[in-house]
Amino acid sequence: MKKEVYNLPDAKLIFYPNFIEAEEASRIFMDLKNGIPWQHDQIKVFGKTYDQPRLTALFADNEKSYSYSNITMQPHPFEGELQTIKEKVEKLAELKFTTCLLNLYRNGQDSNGWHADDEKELGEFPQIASVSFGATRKFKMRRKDNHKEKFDLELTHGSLLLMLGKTQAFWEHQIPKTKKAINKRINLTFRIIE
Ligand SMILES: O=C(O)CCC(=O)C(=O)O
Ligand SMILES: [Fe+2]
Repeated sequence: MKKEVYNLPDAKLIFYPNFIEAEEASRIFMDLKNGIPWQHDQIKVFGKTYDQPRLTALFADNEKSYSYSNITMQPHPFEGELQTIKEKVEKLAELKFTTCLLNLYRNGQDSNGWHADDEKELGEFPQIASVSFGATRKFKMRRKDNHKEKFDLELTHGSLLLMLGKTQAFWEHQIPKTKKAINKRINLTFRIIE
C-alpha cells in the first residue's frame, strides 16, 4: 500500500492515500451519510454559544464520554461498517482504539478550527487515526509554540492519516473553510479513551 511518512519536528505523520479503494470508499460514504445518527451540537467559546460548523457522532467500545469545547458526547456502540473500518485501521496502525469521533462537513462553509486532540481523557501522547471520505479538504497544521512553522496535506477520499508520537502535544490542526463549491465530506478520527 502506498505510504508517505512525514517526520516533522516533534510530530510523526503517516499518510496512506489509498487506504480504501475509491469504489468501496464511495459505498461507505453513502452508508455513513445515511446511517449515522448525526447530531448538531452547540459549542461555547469564551462564554458565547455557536452552532458547531459541522455534524458529529461518537462511537466507542466502552461507555466513556468525550468532552471538548464545552460539549460532552455520549457514545453509541460500534457496529457494522464502522467496526470493520476500525479493525482495518487497527491492523495497519498496530494500535487498538476505543473510540471514534465522526465529523460530517456539509459544504465548504463547514470547518474545524485550530485545536489539538489533547484532552486529558486521551492520555499524555494521544495517537490518532483519521479516515476521510467524500470531498477532498485541506488539512493544516501549525506548531503550538511557533505558528509560522506549518505543514499542509490534502485529505483525499479513502485516505488514512496517522498522527503519532508527540504530534498532539506540539502541533495544532484545522480544516479551514473554503469558498469553493464542494461536496460533503465525512471524517472518522479513531482515539483511545481508557
Ligand atoms: O476532519 C478532519 O480531518 C479532522 C477532524 C479533527 O481534527 C477532529 O475531529 O478532531
Ligand atoms: Fe482533531
